[in-house]
Amino acid sequence: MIRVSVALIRPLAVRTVAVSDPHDLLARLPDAAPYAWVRHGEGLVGWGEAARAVVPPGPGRFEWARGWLSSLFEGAHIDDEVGMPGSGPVALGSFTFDADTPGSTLVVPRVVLARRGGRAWLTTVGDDRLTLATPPVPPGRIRYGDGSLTAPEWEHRVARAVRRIRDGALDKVVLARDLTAVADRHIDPRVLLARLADRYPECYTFSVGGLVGATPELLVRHTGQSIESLVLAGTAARGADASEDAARGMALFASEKDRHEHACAVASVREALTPLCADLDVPDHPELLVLPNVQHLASRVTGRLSDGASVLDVVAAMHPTAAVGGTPTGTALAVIRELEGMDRGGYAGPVGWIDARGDGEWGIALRCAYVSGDRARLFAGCGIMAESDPAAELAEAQAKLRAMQYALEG
Ligand SMILES: C=C(O[C@@H]1C=C(C(=O)O)C=C[C@H]1O)C(=O)O
Repeated sequence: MIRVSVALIRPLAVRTVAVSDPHDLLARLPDAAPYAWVRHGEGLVGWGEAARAVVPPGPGRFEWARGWLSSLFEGAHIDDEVGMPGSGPVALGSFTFDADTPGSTLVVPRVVLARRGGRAWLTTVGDDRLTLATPPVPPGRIRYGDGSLTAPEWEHRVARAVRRIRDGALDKVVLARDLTAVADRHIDPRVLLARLADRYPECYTFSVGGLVGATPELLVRHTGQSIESLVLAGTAARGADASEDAARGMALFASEKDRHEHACAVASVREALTPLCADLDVPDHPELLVLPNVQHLASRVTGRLSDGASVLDVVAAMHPTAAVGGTPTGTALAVIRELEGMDRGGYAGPVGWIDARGDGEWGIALRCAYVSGDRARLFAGCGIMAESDPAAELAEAQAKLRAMQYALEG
């Protein structure tokens, strides 16, 4: 493992070679400390640590991260025969939701295996040491417990947030809750990743530094000058059959509360991206994204950057969107700190990867849990509006938690 001061003296030696199709990327992970970012079988997985940074909290944390990466990547000896986004050296990262909370990390894995658009490649940093492979073992029975607040306490906090909104202090705030889980055995993130990728192929299945999940929400994909974001906000349950399902989807489209909640999230993304972009395309109406546990209003935003901003610069400008913070942002963050009664850690923060060109993909870390030993801490939240009903918001949070409960239980 190389920290920044050492990295400056001893540059990374990075080699990327084309390999034959590895098919199931997640099945190639040799040990229980995996790095992953996979959707529809494409993406990258990594293991080992060639370099790691613990990002200092504070308002300049993305800039600090960018500086750390620049000095590491600019000094590296790179032999990259593939030349695709994600080839050459790659760092995976997870940033805490709250800029003032510690726990943001960036890691350059020693080995990265990637697959995209019919091509596959392997990147190694340093020597080709063998990694001993251990088979993943399911965690066994899972027992759940309350996190920071009981369900009725959380409903009470939601009611307080609704009062604040009705009093005119803000338009929207996203309140989250946590749930604890204890397993019979050590929880191997690889087991969770395989289950999530199988059941939620539409989502980005990720693992960075113990935070494991499958998020449907793409904060930003950066490929050259092009960027893309999938903004989600407004949620309905799935129906018991196709007609109930469709009726709930239609009701979601027709719901003024959900349309307003979605519009807040889209407006925050538009506002953040406009100064960075030469062109920006924001759809007038959302579509429906149907997942196995919930359905969401979704808007795909695309644009072209006006200068050489890296994906982390774009992340810095966007986070936190109103999909996970609220409107206006500053007031919403203060209400979250006051009412939520917990530290979100990396939940609802940016998670993803960046390469030496500044390309990368970052999601909002939703439908996820911190996993350590035989324990996990699961998170889910909901956008609270003036019309919100605390019991309905609790049910929505429970539906969102089901993704990770399935990952743990199988
Ligand atoms: C906050 C979460 O999800 C976000 C909130 C949504 C909502 O309130 O409708 C929908 C999608 C996400 O942007 C979560 O999954 O924890």
